[in-house]
Amino acid sequence: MSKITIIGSGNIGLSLAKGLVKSGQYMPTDITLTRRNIANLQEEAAFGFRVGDNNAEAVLHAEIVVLAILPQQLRNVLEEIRGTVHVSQIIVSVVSGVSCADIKQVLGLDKLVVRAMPNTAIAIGQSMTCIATDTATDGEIKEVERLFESVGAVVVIQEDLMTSATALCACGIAFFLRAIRAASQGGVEIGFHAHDALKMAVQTAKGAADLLLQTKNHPEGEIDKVTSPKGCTIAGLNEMEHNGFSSAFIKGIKLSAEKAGGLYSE
Ligand SMILES: NC(=O)C1=CN([C@@H]2O[C@H](COP(=O)(O)OP(=O)(O)OC[C@H]3O[C@@H](n4cnc5c(N)ncnc54)[C@H](OP(=O)(O)O)[C@@H]3O)[C@@H](O)[C@H]2O)C=CC1
Ligand SMILES: O=C(O)[C@@H]1CCC=N1
Repeated sequence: MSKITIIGSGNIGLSLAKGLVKSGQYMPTDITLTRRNIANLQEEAAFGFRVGDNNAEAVLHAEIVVLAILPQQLRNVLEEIRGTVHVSQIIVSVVSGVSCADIKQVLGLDKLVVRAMPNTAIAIGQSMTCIATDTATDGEIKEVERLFESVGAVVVIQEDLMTSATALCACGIAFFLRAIRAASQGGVEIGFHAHDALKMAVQTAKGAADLLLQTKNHPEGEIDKVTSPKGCTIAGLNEMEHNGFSSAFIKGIKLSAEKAGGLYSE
């Protein structure tokens, strides 16, 4: 398997590293993790990951370099690695709101940059990852696709849709988690203890997602099967809609996309 260096071992960088090992396709020793405060990587070092705080050195022997720092930390990191990244490497950036062209402007136009937008479910092999590039060839894109397919589902999209993918999929997991939390809070109000309410809400959400994945049916078709005439489901659903449920979701996704597009210039 390719040697991978992940620069920025925070929430998403570590989730990716854990997911790759969990997939069985990578050993911890295939993966180098960097961050400035390496004291925070002791557990990962003990598990077998290579760890360090020297980005320039860490990229030297990697075939794939993943950039997983914040947009505002990116420029410094690119300047640090500019002298050691080489043309045979694939640079994969999961940084929101930064184009392949922005990265190549600092690293050199001959470098190969692919953007990927995963979500934190990558830690358990359940990410929805969108991938885009400007100039990489189909073969090069395939290599990145294979990497992320080992930790979830992958869709290759046009680069101008990456901020939309950020909102829908990367931020999106938080939106669905909040919906599950809200359902469990409703469950407590109607009589369940918190841990039971959460378990019931989680399994119900999983069932809904799996129904759509396995049947490929439209959500409204599945909703129609639940809403008995004059029944309690349609009453609850319409009450949610009167209070702006779908509208709030749509508006949140639109605002996240807008914000994702402007993160680099902040
Ligand atoms: N969180 C998510 O669900 C997703 C995030 N993203 C994108 O991934 C990127 C990272 O986000 P997230 O993981 O949430 O952020 P975190 O703040 O959790 O992680 C960023 C990490 O980068 C490290 N870092 C900062 N500067 C350097 C440096 N110079 N060299 C090496 N490491 C450095 C930080 O550690 P230290 O301070 O010790 O250096 C930190 O661990 C962002 O661009 C975000 O847009 C994309 C998809 C999903
Ligand atoms: O909230 C953020 O900015 C990052 C990008 C997508 C998910 N987390």
